[in-house]
Amino acid sequence: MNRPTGHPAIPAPRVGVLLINLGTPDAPDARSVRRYLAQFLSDRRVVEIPPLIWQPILRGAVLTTRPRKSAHAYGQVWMEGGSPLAVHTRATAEELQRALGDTAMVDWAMRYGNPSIASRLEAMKAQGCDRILLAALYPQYSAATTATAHDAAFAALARMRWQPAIRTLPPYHDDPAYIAALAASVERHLAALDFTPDALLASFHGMPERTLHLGDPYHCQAVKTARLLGEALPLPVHLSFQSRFGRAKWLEPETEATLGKLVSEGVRNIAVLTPGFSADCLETLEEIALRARDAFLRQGGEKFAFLPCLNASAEAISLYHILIGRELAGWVDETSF
Ligand SMILES: C=CC1=C(C)c2cc3[nH]c(cc4nc(cc5[nH]c(cc1n2)c(C)c5CCC(=O)O)C(CCC(=O)O)=C4C)c(C)c3C=C
Ligand SMILES: [Fe+2]
Ligand SMILES: [Fe+2]
Repeated sequence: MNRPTGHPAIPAPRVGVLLINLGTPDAPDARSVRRYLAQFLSDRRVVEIPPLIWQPILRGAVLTTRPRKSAHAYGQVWMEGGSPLAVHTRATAEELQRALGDTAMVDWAMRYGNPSIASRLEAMKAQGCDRILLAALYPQYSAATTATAHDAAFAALARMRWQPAIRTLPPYHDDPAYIAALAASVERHLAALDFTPDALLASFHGMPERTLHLGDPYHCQAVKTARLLGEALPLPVHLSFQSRFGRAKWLEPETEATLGKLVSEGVRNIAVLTPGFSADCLETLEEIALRARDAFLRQGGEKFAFLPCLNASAEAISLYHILIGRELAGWVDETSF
């Protein structure tokens, strides 16, 4: 770039990328899970019931029973480095940092629990970042995930006198690079297992059906991801929604019911992937890889393969490199991408 002569060189901006995921307990015990669930389920973007009605239910029925049950489930999937969601999100940040080199500083944070979005934004600012891309790693946008992550970041910025400039990563549910990454990951895992299933099931986290009617694009974006994945692969791709919570009607078809229906239609060998999750977590490793597998086999299925999330794979890192590079245009020297 040519600068007018006689002017001092403009100091290079320090660009930061903050990868954000949902959050997870600090330990697989009831106390830690209770603390995490209390924060998560008090978010009015997540449970859209007036607090005067919801808080007594949460403090009563939910937080007295669920933490013990969920802690047991977390115990079944906990890793040496901690909760799978945190382990994979941290590894993704480290790999992406390696890929980006000096172009940008990469950090990671959780919407609920630790490390908090506020603490990492403060740390990035202290390290000189004056431009930060918030990259909430949800391919499909929802108010309960993407929007609330942004809310938390903006609440932290509201306490800063000198704010960094901010950008947010748009949803990437139909981005050709995301579909290609999913398809390549599916093919790689099936080849490693030497398995050709009769069908694939793409299981997405559910949401109350009401959110669809209120205009949340999550459902439509999930449907589009599954359709595009089906077009990219030589196998039929079915769609379902998992992790039902509470009494309201949730999006359908439900995952375990769908597995039963597929068996009744003659599907004996299935591979299940969870493309709405960027990182493996309780909902993929316990609910799908353990419980949905049992349900499929119990209902007459013969072979069930769980396909891991993109996590910190090579497919994931080249995907994020593309998506993030696009958002950093004008902030960094574009030839570095
Ligand atoms: C990927 C997108 C997600 C959407 C959409 C989502 C909506 C949503 N979730 C709940 C309630 C719970 N979710 C829980 C765990 C959980 N949820 C997501 C992602 C989405 N949630 C992830 C990545 C995780 C895993 C966290 C981990 O630690 O591994 C849980 C807690 C676990 C449990 O006790 O079962 C609850 C509760 C609602 C109500 C909701 C939509 C409004
Ligand atoms: Fe959830
Ligand atoms: Fe669950």
